[in-house]
Amino acid sequence: MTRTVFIDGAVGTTGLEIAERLAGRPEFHLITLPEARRKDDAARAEALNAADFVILCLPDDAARAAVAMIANDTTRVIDASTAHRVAPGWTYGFPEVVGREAIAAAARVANPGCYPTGFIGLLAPLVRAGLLPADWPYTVNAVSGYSGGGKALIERFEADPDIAFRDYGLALGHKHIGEMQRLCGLAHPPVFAPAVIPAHRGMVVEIPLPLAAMPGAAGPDALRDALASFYADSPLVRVVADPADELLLRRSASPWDGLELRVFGAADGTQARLIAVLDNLGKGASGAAVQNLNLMAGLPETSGLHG
Ligand SMILES: NC(=O)C1=CN([C@@H]2O[C@H](COP(=O)(O)OP(=O)(O)OC[C@H]3O[C@@H](n4cnc5c(N)ncnc54)[C@H](OP(=O)(O)O)[C@@H]3O)[C@@H](O)[C@H]2O)C=CC1
Ligand SMILES: CC(=O)N[C@@H](CCC(=O)OP(=O)(O)O)C(=O)O
Repeated sequence: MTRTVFIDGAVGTTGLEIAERLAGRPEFHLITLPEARRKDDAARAEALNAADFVILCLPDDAARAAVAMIANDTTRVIDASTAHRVAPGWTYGFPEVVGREAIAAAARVANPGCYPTGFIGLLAPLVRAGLLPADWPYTVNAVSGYSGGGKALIERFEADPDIAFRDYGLALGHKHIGEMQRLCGLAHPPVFAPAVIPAHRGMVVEIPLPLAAMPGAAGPDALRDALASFYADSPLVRVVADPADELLLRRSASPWDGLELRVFGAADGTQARLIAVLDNLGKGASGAAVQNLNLMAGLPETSGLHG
């Protein structure tokens, strides 16, 4: 059975990577628009209503407008933007955390943000298990490759190779905080410190934990063991017991759809650093969208993905 798929925003950064993961797969037929009509609302409305599956790779406002153009109850949607991550009626597209069955049955799936994939992947299972408190004021530090900001940030970094580091989100209230708080069930929004590095892709998301000061917190080994058992059946999420004292991102890294989680602990167990490594365009965006599409279409979740 061939399912039709329309990627709205197909020539953008995430859209291109989704098409690349679907290329050569007979289970899917891509509906495409010619360059001259890709922003033409009549052409988009026709494609949006003709497809079995629509994947929105658009800015938030355009994503909301695209959903409003769907006038049938058969087209199923995966939205890569931030527009619907905490919206009623939408299923959050993190299969390992919300359940594969929920994604498989959903008509509207909000693909997670890249940073939240690391944060939620680390914290949600531990808070849910009662090993870390829900009412702690968490902080999260992260770096992203510049493709995380789409075409505009890619252009900026490639035009100015002198940028060594870009700290941002300095006004606080980054758009990812809502989904981080909601999916982890936290009493307080986390303090989020994102930054961009001069590499095309790749991401590190870190949650520092002063365990000794946190009521009811388990020790580093128990946290690592709990994550390992939570993700034991996941083909994409891997918990790494890493004795190294450094962690490198390489500019030459190939596209990759996995998520690696590490727990580093002080020898006396009083502090820990939870660290997630992923590809912002892989499990952080396009890989996750294809994983969700596979599940919604009743196919093996890793088909077409980069191991
Ligand atoms: N890049 C990443 O790592 C991640 C991105 N996301 C989210 O995914 C979405 C897409 O991001 P990304 O691909 O990086 O962004 P890009 O800017 O690279 O691509 C967006 C595409 O959408 C097109 N577009 C804009 N408005 C319209 C419209 N009204 N109709 C049709 N097409 C339109 C743009 O056209 P034009 O080419 O003419 O500008 C562009 O091709 C965003 O919401 C982003 O926040 C989520 C997770 C990670
Ligand atoms: C480096 C960079 O700019 N990253 C983007 C987030 C990318 C992402 O996860 O996309 P959503 O915006 O759809 O959630 C940002 O911080 O706005």
